[in-house]
Amino acid sequence: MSGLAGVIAGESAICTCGLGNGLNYRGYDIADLALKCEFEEVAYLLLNGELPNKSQLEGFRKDIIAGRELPQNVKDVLKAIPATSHPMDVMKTATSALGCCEPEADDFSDQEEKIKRLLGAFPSFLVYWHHWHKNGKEIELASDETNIAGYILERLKEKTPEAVEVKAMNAMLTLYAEHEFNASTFANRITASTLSDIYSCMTTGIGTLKGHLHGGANEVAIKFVLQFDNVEHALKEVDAIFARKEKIMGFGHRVYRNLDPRSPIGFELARELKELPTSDPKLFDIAKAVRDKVRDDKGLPDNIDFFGGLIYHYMQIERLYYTPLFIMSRAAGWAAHAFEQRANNRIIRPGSEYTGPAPRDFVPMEKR
Ligand SMILES: CC(=O)SCCNC(=O)CCNC(=O)[C@H](O)C(C)(C)COP(=O)(O)OP(=O)(O)OC[C@H]1O[C@@H](n2cnc3c(N)ncnc32)[C@H](O)[C@@H]1OP(=O)(O)O
Ligand SMILES: O=C([O-])CC(=O)C(=O)O
Repeated sequence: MSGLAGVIAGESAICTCGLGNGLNYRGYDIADLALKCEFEEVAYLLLNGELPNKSQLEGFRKDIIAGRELPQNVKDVLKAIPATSHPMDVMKTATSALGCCEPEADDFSDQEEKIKRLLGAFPSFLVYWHHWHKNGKEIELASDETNIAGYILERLKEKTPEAVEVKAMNAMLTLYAEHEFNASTFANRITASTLSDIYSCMTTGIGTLKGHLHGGANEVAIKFVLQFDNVEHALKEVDAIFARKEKIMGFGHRVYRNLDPRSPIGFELARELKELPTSDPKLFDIAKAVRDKVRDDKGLPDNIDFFGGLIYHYMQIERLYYTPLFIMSRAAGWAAHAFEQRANNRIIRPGSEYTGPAPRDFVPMEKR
């Protein structure tokens, strides 16, 4: 089956794309989680199977905050990585470096501690590297912001974020946190199935997420929207792209053929953010017109990455940081899957259908 489409590759109790309104984490509808919870509650749910009560959430949050500070060795690695590096490569390398400094126990007895450490450290990797290379200064990693959403925005931009931005960031972290056997989660799960360590699971996930057919679609989608100064121009280009039989990033999905249930939530968040004084509302109109045209002409729904890109643009976040933000969220899903795999493990090793040459005689060097 090409691309393993339609293949059931294993069992999981974490998430389903297809029940209820279309996307549930541990049985809870994504719309409730995205708009009524902090991301920390959702990460706890994914990792532990139940929503936290107040004291469980406070303990979880405290541990994540404690994970923000980085070892000097990791800071040195971040300083040494060139300013021109792709931020996804920065995240992958910093994750590896942290794994060298603070390896996971061989028996995985500290796996819960390690993922809380990583949820705290991922935003720090990006803000530390960003400020060192872009602003020539060493940023303080401590902050009064108590949740991950506020922390990312405040440390990156060094100003108190607007409430609407924190709301949207929280929701985006939740919308991106988990998605069953998507490519990066499945890759991370394969790594877990070899009994490798959690940092290796994470770097596997990061490398797989980077591609434009997966997490990297959001940075291409916004680049597409930004090139137009009016709706007519954008719609003409959509026709031209279809005539060339090319794809528009941020559309289509392996599982959702009619609607990505995350998209209407992202659409409403973008609508709210376009009211910020720094936002260009015309971009929202262009994105909406493109969405409608692609859906009407091709029957292709927008996926979360289409309006996701616009949301981060309205927050004035650099385009190449959108997929690193995805890591900060999906890490919770990756870890939940790695732990689930470890709890009932058999190495993942499918077969392949051989299409190569039939057995033949070896040809010695002098006869080739
Ligand atoms: C968080 C996420 O990772 S969400 C996904 C983010 N990725 C993107 O937005 C990249 C753009 N989209 C795509 O490339 C694909 O839709 C994928 C990778 C998401 C899914 O791939 P598949 O399930 O293999 O779908 P497939 O490529 O077979 O598409 C089915 C048909 O729709 C077309 N199609 C799919 N996506 C698009 C698109 N974005 N633009 C134009 N046409 C598309 C395909 O060309 C194909 O047409 P055909 O039947 O005439 O050949
Ligand atoms: O499920 C997929 O194939 C891609 C996706 O939407 C995700 O990982 O969030």
